[in-house]
Amino acid sequence: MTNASAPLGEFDRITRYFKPLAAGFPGARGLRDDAAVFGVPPGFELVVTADAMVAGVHFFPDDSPGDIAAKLLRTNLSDLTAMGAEPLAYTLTTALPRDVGEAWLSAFAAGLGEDQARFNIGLAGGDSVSTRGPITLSVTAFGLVPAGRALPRWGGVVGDRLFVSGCIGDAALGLEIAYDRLTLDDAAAREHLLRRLRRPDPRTTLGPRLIGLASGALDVSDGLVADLGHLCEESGCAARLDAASVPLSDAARGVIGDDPTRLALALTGGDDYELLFSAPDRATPALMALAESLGVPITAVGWLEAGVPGTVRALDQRGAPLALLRRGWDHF
Ligand SMILES: Nc1ncnc2c1ncn2[C@@H]1O[C@H](COP(=O)(O)OP(=O)(O)OP(=O)(O)O)[C@@H](O)[C@H]1O
Ligand SMILES: Cc1ncc(C[n+]2csc(CCOP(=O)(O)O)c2C)c(N)n1
Ligand SMILES: [Mg+2]
Ligand SMILES: [Mg+2]
Ligand SMILES: [Mg+2]
Repeated sequence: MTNASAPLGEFDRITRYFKPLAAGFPGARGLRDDAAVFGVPPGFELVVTADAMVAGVHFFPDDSPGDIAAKLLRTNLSDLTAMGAEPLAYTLTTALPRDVGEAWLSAFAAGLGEDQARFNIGLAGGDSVSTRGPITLSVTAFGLVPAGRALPRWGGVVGDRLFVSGCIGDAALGLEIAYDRLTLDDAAAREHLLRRLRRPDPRTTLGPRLIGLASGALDVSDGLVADLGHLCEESGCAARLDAASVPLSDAARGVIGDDPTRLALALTGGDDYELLFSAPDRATPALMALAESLGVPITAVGWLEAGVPGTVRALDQRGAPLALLRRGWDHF
């Protein structure tokens, strides 16, 4: 039974919006079966990661559906690349309030489709449920890494140098703008910071190339200081973070100026989805050559040092400790 004006049912929605997204991934079995089935090529291992997003917590309910789709996929792609893995497939669970209409779903699916093509990942399956709460979305992403070579958080060694990709703090400052806690007259700078909040740039080309160069790695989601703390804790050491060497975009630099509170926000606000990794100092020339060849900036930001595991000393340009009210995002 079809009725042009009636909302689509669960299965019509799957057929219209999700089956096309699964067409390029044979393991999805056309979303016609109970589950996906796929193998792993010889010599590789599967890397599996899951990250969910909730309206009002991870994004604003009135953000564009395309941006929401991009952030959902990209935060998961960021974890795959932090493991040194190449994207393979993902599953998608949507919990949608009943007032989410076809226009939203259609734009959301289009956003997923664009990023599937951009990042070479296919839809393998998922689940569609309704909710009386806010829009809730979850992706489980699968990637491939050469067997035994996944980049661990715990490989860092005292004396290793610390590096980050890209720029830090854009999204945290973008969030201040989105919440009207920060006004910025420079429209281009404002758009840059908001864009980095809504559409992170997962460093998918970099992670796999860090295998053999980096000792420990993770992606920055909760905040640079908090995630450095995770790397240190797992590696059984402490770290010195040279705040003045943390790479900032022109937009972020303009907003921060010499305000230590804003600098602290950039270092702890999170949503960066850049890679943070440790490597022996002798790897520095190879890393700089890699950054050049990939067109992904890599910047040295500190050192792993002996100390209470998980301790991070953030120092200003004079070597004085920077006052931080918190290390990063915590859901509790
Ligand atoms: N509910 C859960 N059940 C099982 N494992 C979990 C759960 N929540 C987190 N984990 C695991 O705990 C570890 C840390 O999770 P966390 O979500 O902090 O990492 P992340 O995804 O890199 O960070 P972020 O979520 O901030 O992007 C990961 O190995 C993750 O798989
Ligand atoms: C509307 C809105 N409010 C706050 C934030 C900031 N934020 C939410 S979760 C998170 C850490 C990463 O998430 P997780 O640890 O769940 O993967 C951050 C930095 C946002 N993006 N949108
Ligand atoms: Mg997570
Ligand atoms: Mg991560
Ligand atoms: Mg987190």
